[in-house]
Amino acid sequence: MAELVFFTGTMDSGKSTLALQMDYNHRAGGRKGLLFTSHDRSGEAVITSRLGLSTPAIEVGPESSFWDEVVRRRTHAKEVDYLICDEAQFYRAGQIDELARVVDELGVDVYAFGIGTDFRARLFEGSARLVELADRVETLQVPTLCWCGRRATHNARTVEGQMVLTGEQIVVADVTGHAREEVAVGYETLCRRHYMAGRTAASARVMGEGEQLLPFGE
Ligand SMILES: Nc1ncnc2c1ncn2[C@@H]1O[C@H](COP(=O)(O)OP(=O)(O)O)[C@@H](O)[C@H]1O
Ligand SMILES: Cc1cn([C@H]2C[C@H](O)[C@@H](COP(=O)(O)O)O2)c(=O)[nH]c1=O
Repeated sequence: MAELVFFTGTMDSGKSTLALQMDYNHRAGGRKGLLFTSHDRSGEAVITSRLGLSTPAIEVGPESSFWDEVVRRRTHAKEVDYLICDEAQFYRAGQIDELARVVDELGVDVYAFGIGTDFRARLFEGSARLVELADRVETLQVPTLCWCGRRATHNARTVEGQMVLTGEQIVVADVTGHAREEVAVGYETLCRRHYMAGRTAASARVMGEGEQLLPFGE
């Protein structure tokens, strides 16, 4: 039975790596798949992992149709057994509906990968629809850490190291290395309490040691 699975986690939690591993394993098993992405950090029409892997993919725009793409290929006698859909948070709700239809009516497995919430801690349109429709939602297993050592759960946007809450929802940029580089616009993964307090690694550095580290169990 084909399924729609949403793999989610913070930025830098290994989603694109897992996407490319899934593709590799399914291909090695003799299955035929299509890879999709949208606004990858490295440019258009490619899935890149920070571990150094990179594979061409079909760029998804607001008008892209997964249904048409799969039907067109099948009409030309091309097999399509599964879809790998990276950066799925950027897809439109209607495109996620199409992915569900591809699973249910064409028997194609769909593996979608993306962050859940934006820098304001609001669900992205694509992620919200995936949570509503997926057969399974799986959280990436290797946690990213907040500067305090807790599991990071939120994606903060930073400007010169300081957290910001205004701006466009989509701004393609990277996590700031070891949370020590204060590049102009970047992202930093934080635990909820430091996200809610707006406290990034850079802002914590200017505070006293005792104030920075909250005791465990607090
Ligand atoms: N130099 C490295 N050595 C070991 N692991 C690394 C290295 N660089 C990145 N990683 C791993 O890759 C993960 C990021 O993978 P990636 O697929 O790019 O994340 P995502 O797509 O979720 O943003 C990091 O959480 C880390 O586990
Ligand atoms: C939180 C947040 C992120 N983005 C962008 C930044 C990156 O280009 C991608 C996430 O990529 P990753 O592979 O998961 O690291 O999303 C954004 O545009 N808006 C946001 O609020």
